Amino acid sequence: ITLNGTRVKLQIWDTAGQERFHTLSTNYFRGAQGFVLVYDITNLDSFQGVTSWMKDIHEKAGDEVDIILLGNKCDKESERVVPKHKGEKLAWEHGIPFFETSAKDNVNIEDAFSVLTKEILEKKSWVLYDLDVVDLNESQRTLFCHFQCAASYF
Ligand SMILES: Nc1nc2c(ncn2[C@@H]2O[C@H](COP(=O)(O)OP(=O)(O)OP(=O)(O)O)[C@@H](O)[C@H]2O)c(=O)[nH]1
Repeated sequence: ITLNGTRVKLQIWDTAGQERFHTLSTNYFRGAQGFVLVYDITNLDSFQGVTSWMKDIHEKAGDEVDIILLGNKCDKESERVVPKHKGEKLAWEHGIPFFETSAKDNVNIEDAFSVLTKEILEKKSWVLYDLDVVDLNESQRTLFCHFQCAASYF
């Protein structure tokens, strides 16, 4: 995606149904910088599962990762069982951004990924600003310059 003129490549791992049995391998969490937690506004169970997933993410990936909460299938208003304000409240309690989305109608999908990416880059740039550049090896220095460049756009 392009953020303020800077191209950012996202590597996105989607789960393949294992989440239904709560058997996600720790590989899904290890090294991940951001999480997109999605519930279905027509499915109460999926909403009620969010808190437990939030806990899992923090336990397995740490407290520093960025998370966004999405209430998907907002095109199915007539089948809605989770009011929008409940999603907003849950996200507010966890201090994370929230969007209602429709993957079907492409509502808020780009905005959601842009916000998550922006948060990840902002955090990265602050961490790297704290480092002494002189102590970095070549690839770390390249990464530092990349994020410095990205940060200057924000
Ligand atoms: N109406 C509507 N249907 C959707 C939307 N997003 C996904 N679906 C449908 O919901 C069903 C499940 O979608 P998936 O993307 O497979 O959901 P998932 O949770 O990733 O499922 P797994 O891959 O098994 O983990 C499919 O029939 C999709 O077409 C949406 O925004 N609106």
